[in-house]
Amino acid sequence: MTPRSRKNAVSNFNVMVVGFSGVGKTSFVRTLLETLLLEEQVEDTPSKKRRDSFMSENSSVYVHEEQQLQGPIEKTLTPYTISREIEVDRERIVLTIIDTPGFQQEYLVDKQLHDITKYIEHQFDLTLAEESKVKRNPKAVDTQVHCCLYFIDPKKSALDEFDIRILKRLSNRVNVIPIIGKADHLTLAQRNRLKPSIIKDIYTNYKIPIYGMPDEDLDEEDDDEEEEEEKEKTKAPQSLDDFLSQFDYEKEDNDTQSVLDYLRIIPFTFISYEDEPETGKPIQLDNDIKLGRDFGWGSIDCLGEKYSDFVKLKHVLLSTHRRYLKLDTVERYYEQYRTERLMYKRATKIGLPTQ
Ligand SMILES: Nc1nc2c(ncn2[C@@H]2O[C@H](COP(=O)(O)OP(=O)(O)OP(=O)(O)O)[C@@H](O)[C@H]2O)c(=O)[nH]1
Repeated sequence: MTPRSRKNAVSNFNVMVVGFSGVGKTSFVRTLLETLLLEEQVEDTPSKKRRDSFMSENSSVYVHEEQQLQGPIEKTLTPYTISREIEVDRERIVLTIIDTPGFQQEYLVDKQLHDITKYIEHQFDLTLAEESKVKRNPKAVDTQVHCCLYFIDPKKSALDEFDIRILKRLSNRVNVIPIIGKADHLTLAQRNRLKPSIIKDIYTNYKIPIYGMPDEDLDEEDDDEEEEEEKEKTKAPQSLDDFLSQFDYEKEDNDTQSVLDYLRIIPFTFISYEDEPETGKPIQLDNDIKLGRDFGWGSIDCLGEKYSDFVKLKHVLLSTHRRYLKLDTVERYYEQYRTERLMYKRATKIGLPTQ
């Protein structure tokens, strides 16, 4: 690659939002796009809006223009993607967000989940097809879903059986990061109870391999089984806090520190801004607070770190963890899918029963 082409290289970063209906997914997409727009205005850089129609190959997914996300918020009935070209850490990225219809009736959860995983797998199939071409397209776009934000309803006091089922299924195909939507519904005490309860279910009770969760098997590959069992009994941390307490943060390298920072925050809380009904523009509290929410008895800055983890989440997604999320997608999820496909093909060829 010449220095010139590297300079002009644009990489893709694709984030999906999933969760029950009404937990604030579309509002999150709007908030994220609005903060990117505000940043552009501060930096006084020319608009880098760019629509990217790569997802349209999947006919059931629409490609939205940004204007389509303005106006009164409506229920998402069909999945759509929206893309914007941004610059992060001097790198140009096409950020694509895939918004999905919320889960509704419980009996439909499995059907909707099936559609979402099929969509993710379809992107792997596109990569597989590209890789098996004799002459690969150097301009092929990376459509894989690098991260899935799973929105949890703040009214629940813990994950329910559906959340657990969804998280397990999704974590088998994509990097999942849990988010508590509409966090203004929680008092500080409720938030401080809900976060550890969700982590306890994910880490201790159900061992769901969401993004960043420690993989205890990796270090013990060479040990024989008995030794491994013995070690696990004595060593496996009982909680994520126990796991984190094994590290001396100051002595760790930057990569480890950023994983530890991430593990200490999850699940991220999020509060979306509201539009002024009269103007249709975001509620602005003063010159510094551009994305607010007004309750009548008071108002809050939706980006304020006192109320919400949005700023940290945005930094994790677009800056500190983007590279790891992309690497994990290829090395962990795509490779696993590819192996499964090859095994399936081989099994069908020699007539073995497939599942
Ligand atoms: N109080 C509060 N309300 C919110 C927040 N985010 C969204 N809402 C409101 O909740 C309702 C649903 O928000 P959406 O963003 O459409 O939720 P969704 O998860 O995309 O819903 P579906 O499209 O049905 O999947 C809207 O009336 C929003 O204004 C929030 O952070 N706090």
